[in-house]
Amino acid sequence: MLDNVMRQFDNAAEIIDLNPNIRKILEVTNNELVVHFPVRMDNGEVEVFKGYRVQHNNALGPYKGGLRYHPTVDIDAAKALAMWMTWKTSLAGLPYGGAKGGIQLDPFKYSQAELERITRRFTYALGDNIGPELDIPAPDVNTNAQTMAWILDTFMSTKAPAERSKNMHVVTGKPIGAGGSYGRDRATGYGVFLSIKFWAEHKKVYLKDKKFIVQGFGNVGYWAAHFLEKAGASLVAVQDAYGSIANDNGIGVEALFEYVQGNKNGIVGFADTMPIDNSEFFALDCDICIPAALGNQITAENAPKVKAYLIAEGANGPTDVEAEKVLLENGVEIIPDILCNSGGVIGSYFEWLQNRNGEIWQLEEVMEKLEKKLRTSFDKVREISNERKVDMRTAAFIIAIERLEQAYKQRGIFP
Ligand SMILES: NC(=O)C1=CN([C@@H]2O[C@H](COP(=O)(O)OP(=O)(O)OC[C@H]3O[C@@H](n4cnc5c(N)ncnc54)[C@H](OP(=O)(O)O)[C@@H]3O)[C@@H](O)[C@H]2O)C=CC1
Ligand SMILES: O=C(O)CCC(=O)C(=O)O
Repeated sequence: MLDNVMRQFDNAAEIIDLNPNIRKILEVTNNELVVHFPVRMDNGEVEVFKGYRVQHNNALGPYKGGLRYHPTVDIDAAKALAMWMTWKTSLAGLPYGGAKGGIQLDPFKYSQAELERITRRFTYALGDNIGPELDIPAPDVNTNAQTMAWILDTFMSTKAPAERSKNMHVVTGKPIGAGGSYGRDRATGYGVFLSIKFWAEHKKVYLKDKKFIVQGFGNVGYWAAHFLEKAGASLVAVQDAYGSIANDNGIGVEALFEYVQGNKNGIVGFADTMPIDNSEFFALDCDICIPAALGNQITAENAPKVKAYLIAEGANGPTDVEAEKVLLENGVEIIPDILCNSGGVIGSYFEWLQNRNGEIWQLEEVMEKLEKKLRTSFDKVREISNERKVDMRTAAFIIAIERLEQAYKQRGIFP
């Protein structure tokens, strides 16, 4: 992923002839924290975990980005994901920089009580390297509102009583009862849906009866599918970590969601669906493909087989650079991750603002504000894409990098 994000950055930096000194700053990360911390397991034994927090850039505001619990989390993954966060927050016009982190572990091997202790010890280990005006984590793969509540509680407990309530915005994506915002749960998937809707309006494509496939049926994949189905499109295949299922006549999103809650094997075995080989997933017949799981899923190997004419990147970095060349040559359009999944961090920004200002916004208000912000980004990306005759990812990177360049120049650094 690191190679991908660097190549994406280099491509845009060349096109805009980015100031070489600013380029030097942006191609490295500001801070990289690796922590080892011991946790007592349910059986009494102690296990030592490895956690990461990489802070890429904070020229536009505090570092912002999720925490991932997954075996693939390592320093390079955290660096790549932190860089994408910098471009994402800049593109969205938010007063944030970029960060990412997590713990290298398979969370499904641990009990809830163990995950709570792991999260609390990780928070202690991060100490004051995170903070509401310094670096604000949020959910990502295999972390959720509960994880954020544990972080908040642990972080607050390290502060003097009078300071505690001033720290509510140290994390976003919290449960509603613990300072969370209405709508943050669905914000990323809703943003993916809106991006597709804006694209469809622009292309004069009707979403009704369009067929879509989703890789990853977690927070992002489920909510994106939920809103697309409501708009009349039909989910025809899904893949999760357990396998892939398909039904060309449609898979009920809500029924599948209910099924997954009570099933040890994820989506596998859902009624009226055929199991299909994972390797054939992206080659399935459909109009829209939503990768909403991990990075590097669409590669030079499977890209030539993609039938969808639109890829809406719910995940971070799902399409590698070589695959993207093939897809663009084949006329497949890609709504890039830093635009397509930016609804999540926009929702987080709204939560952070509410906490800071002692406000509570209703769901409709959050969703309306999210749509307005995302439409502004989307229109700007289309405009630059047309003006410069570049694909949407390059356009999105150009906007994000130029905003940072302007900030450095206005502050008198390398004018
Ligand atoms: N949460 C957010 O607000 C945001 C998330 N993102 C990005 O969206 C993506 C998904 O995140 P999120 O929905 O939060 O994570 P979740 O943990 O909620 O869901 C992840 C989904 O991906 C599936 N998955 C994991 N490994 C594989 C695999 N090898 N093949 C197929 N599916 C797999 C999981 O399957 P299973 O359930 O079987 O484990 C699960 O369905 C990530 O790339 C994340 O960085 C981007 C912006 C914001
Ligand atoms: O909500 C946030 O702060 C960040 C979410 C995230 O990790 C992402 O957009 O990739």
